[in-house]
Amino acid sequence: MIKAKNIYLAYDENKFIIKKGNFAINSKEFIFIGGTSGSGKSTLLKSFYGDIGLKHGSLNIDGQEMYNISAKMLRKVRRDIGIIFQDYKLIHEWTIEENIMIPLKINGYSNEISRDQATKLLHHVKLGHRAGYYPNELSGGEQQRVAVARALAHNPKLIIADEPTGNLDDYSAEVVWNLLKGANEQLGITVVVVTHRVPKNFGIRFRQLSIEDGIIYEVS
Ligand SMILES: Nc1ncnc2c1ncn2[C@@H]1O[C@H](COP(=O)(O)OP(=O)(O)OP(=O)(O)O)[C@@H](O)[C@H]1O
Repeated sequence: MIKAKNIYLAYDENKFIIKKGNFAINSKEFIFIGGTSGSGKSTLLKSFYGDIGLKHGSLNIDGQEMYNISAKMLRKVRRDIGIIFQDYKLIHEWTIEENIMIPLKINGYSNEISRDQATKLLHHVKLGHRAGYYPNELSGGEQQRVAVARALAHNPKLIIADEPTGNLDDYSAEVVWNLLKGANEQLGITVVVVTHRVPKNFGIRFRQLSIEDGIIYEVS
């Protein structure tokens, strides 16, 4: 699903954030990426959805080379990716149902189909009774459940999550972990999560990478 060969990532020419990156993530794997603050974890995730370009090397996402990718091909790659952020990144002017409809509308689904799918997903994340609420009327844990539902809406092959439980209490974090485990186990979605704290007794098979000072290591 993801194959990196000697990748280098940088925001400016003089400082490589990721150096000599070599690793492979297979389809249907659950991957945690750890490492110290500022080591380049979020930067690496950004390269998976083309938010930062490669300076050197080859990064293959589900068969598509990301080096010098065109805008058109990048849109295609992103159609198969769901992204979850620590700070939810919901649109506050829209209801949570409308937020979940966004990736579906982007992918060309009708209003009716998008709303049906959003309704199903809201029930899946146990917020079916709140469809008309706005994000700021929900707790942080609830907002992150909406963000998970939004990430799942367009049936992605890959979910990328950057510290998805970083702002959550233990209970809400467990709910989010369970949703991500379900996406992986039941739907066969490849899940890549940056977290500084791998949950104990996770209960499903996973693999760990770590980044230290821009170098990517296989931990397990
Ligand atoms: N948009 C940007 N422009 C320039 N430098 C950036 C940008 N984003 C991040 N950096 C720098 O890149 C380095 C790696 O940042 P990154 O956010 O990838 O680290 P991280 O491992 O995810 O950190 P944390 O665990 O604190 O979130 C840091 O030195 C950071 O200051």
